[in-house]
Amino acid sequence: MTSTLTLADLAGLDLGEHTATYDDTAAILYALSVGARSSQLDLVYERDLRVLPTYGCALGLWAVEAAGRLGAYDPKRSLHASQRLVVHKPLPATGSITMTGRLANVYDKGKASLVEVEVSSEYFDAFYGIFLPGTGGWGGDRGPSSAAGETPELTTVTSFETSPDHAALYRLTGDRHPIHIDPEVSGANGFERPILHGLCTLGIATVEIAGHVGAHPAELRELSTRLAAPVLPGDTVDVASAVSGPTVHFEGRVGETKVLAGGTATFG
Ligand SMILES: C/C=C/C(=O)SCCNC(=O)CCNC(=O)[C@H](O)C(C)(C)COP(=O)(O)OP(=O)(O)OC[C@H]1O[C@@H](n2cnc3c(N)ncnc32)[C@H](O)[C@@H]1OP(=O)(O)O
Repeated sequence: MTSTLTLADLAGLDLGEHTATYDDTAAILYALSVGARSSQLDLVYERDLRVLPTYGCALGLWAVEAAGRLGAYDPKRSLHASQRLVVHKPLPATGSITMTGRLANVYDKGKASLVEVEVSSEYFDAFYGIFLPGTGGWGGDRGPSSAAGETPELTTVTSFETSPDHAALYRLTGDRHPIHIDPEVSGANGFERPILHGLCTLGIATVEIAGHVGAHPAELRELSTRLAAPVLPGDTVDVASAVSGPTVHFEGRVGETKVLAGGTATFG
């Protein structure tokens, strides 16, 4: 079925309701795919399992996919550009989560458009910024001129070496966008090979920064970052952080390139 919807029609559209069901195998696979160690027993062992709150971002992706199916843009030419998560209560180790989705805003950035998708549930709210290169100039609102936030000097740094097969593994947590597995699709988007999921990089960074501040990663309360540049499977991501009051500021780099920018998190 072809849609007559345009980008200008999307802001405010209701994306409906979705119930995601998962078991402890799925939650453990997610934890392992974002770098949980076998020594972090309550993340990787079904006995007393705690589910990483960032799994909520993966569970909410149905709404981003629903937005892409509306026909106003080509989801194969989209890039996940920012992510926010607000945690209300811990995800169960196994169960069903009912979520609602909304296409909150669509901005015309001139050379690109930025689609903002919101997902709400009793466990978390998740906000996805999706960048659509080459689709701007349709006369829409430019939106907030959102330079990445100022970050204080980041004093703690750890490195995480992703595997060349990391995207092939992470996609089994639910995000089967072909840009992460299909060389033809990644090539059409200008990448030398399939790129890592932004939510995988962010999940890895969250486990790392929890370690920096001595928090349990399952105690994450809020998280926000820009996905500023692509990560290729096999890249080493340097995660840097500093604490300022209740907030952990963080960023991620691959070499000199900032891949996570203006990140903030709270735990507790
Ligand atoms: C469905 C896909 C799933 C995935 O997982 S894809 C893999 C993960 N994602 C990535 O690898 C993407 C990594 N990020 C990037 O490559 C780049 O980063 C972007 C291509 C997304 C944007 O970079 P650039 O084209 O250089 O944009 P600019 O010139 O810096 O900004 C143009 C306008 O867009 C706003 N903007 C840019 N990034 C964001 C963002 N992340 N969130 C909100 N706004 C953003 C800016 O502010 C500005 O707008 P103003 O001129 O009005 O200020």
